[in-house]
Amino acid sequence: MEVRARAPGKIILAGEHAVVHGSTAVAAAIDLYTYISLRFPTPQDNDDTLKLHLKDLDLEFSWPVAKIKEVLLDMGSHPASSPLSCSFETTKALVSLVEEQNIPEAKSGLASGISAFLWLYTSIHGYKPAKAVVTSELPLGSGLGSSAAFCVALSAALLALSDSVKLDFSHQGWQMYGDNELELVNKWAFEGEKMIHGKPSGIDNTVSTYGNMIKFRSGELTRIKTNMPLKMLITNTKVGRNTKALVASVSERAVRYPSAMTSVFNAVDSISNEVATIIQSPVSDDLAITEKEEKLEELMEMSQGLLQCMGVSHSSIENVIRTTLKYKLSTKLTGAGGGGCVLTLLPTLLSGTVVDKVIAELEACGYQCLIAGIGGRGMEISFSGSSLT
Ligand SMILES: Nc1ncnc2c1ncn2[C@@H]1O[C@H](COP(=O)(O)OP(=O)(O)O)[C@@H](O)[C@H]1O
Ligand SMILES: C[C@@](O)(CCOP(=O)(O)O)CC(=O)O
Ligand SMILES: [Mg+2]
Repeated sequence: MEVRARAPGKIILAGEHAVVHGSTAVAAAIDLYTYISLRFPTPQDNDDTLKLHLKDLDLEFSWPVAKIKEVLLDMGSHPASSPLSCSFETTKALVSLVEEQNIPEAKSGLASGISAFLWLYTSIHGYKPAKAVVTSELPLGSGLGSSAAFCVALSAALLALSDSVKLDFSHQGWQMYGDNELELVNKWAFEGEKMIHGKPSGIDNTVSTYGNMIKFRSGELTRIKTNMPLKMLITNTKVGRNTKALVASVSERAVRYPSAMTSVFNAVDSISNEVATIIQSPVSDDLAITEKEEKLEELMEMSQGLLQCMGVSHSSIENVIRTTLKYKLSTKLTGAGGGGCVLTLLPTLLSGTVVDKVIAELEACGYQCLIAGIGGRGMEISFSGSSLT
């Protein structure tokens, strides 16, 4: 039997980086997913390897399970029901298993994702042969939470084939997990995110697991019910960056200027709470929607200013801000910044012609624009008898 899992990416409307330091943030799932298929070989396959196929990158990795067992010094069995952090020694051992795979230089960022794969796989299934195939609609390393979507989809698929969750295998199509299973997926995914981000807040894996829109602070999520249409233009500057390095740089600045940065993080906390209040407050008519949109635009500008204070903006981000401002539109970075993706609020009454013009101007700079559905589904799984390709 094969299990398929999918998990969405996300946008952060307010609070990135500050959320790592205990401030509130607001995030929403988007309708772009990472998919993982997982299957154990049959005895007839005579296959003793663990395989990871990153299909859209055209990369395949393979380890004899005996080799993994030897390098990881046989951690022994561990209950999948209690997520575990990867120790320093095991991280080092995983790095050696990843290094021997000769990842192309230009894709060296994948190493941490592959380590996370090996850690989650061996923690939940030990040294059993299997094949995992990954595809993703999300750009990797661009602020849309591809790392979290990868860890959530992977944890969901691994748990589906473990004894820790009870599922209806006869169900056709995508199905959701129950609350306890979602909590378990989220906890394992967080352990994977730690291997990719270093010090994640947990907001990305949480919104990818549960979907919708959430307010998140110190590991606690509150669901947000939107009471207004929310349309965002997502522009990918295509400037590569690495969340782990950016999160570390903000922490270093916070160590150098503790008092100033505490004020910045407190201001972000207030902004995120304002954003959540506006999104949830009832609207009576078009005028009320316009007022709410204007406030959100102002708060996005304030967020972006504070992200600049944290040192995570970039000339490409500033270029998008300047370009959209010509059309009186507000833009902020989303995710870790340093390049990657930015959000521009598209007010309800904005004409389609203006949207087309902005997109044309941004695309002429070499950026990529998309309008994704916001606040949709979280992780889901499906079973099939068909084999992987
Ligand atoms: N589909 C995927 N397959 C393998 N690794 C992935 C995948 N998606 C994400 N990753 C891992 O996550 C890293 C990107 O994460 P990150 O820097 O946090 O950016 P973001 O989460 O915004 O996309 C990649 O370099 C890789 O290690
Ligand atoms: C910067 C941060 O707030 C979000 C990072 O998101 P992304 O990996 O850039 O999609 C880090 C975190 O919350 O773990
Ligand atoms: Mg990430």
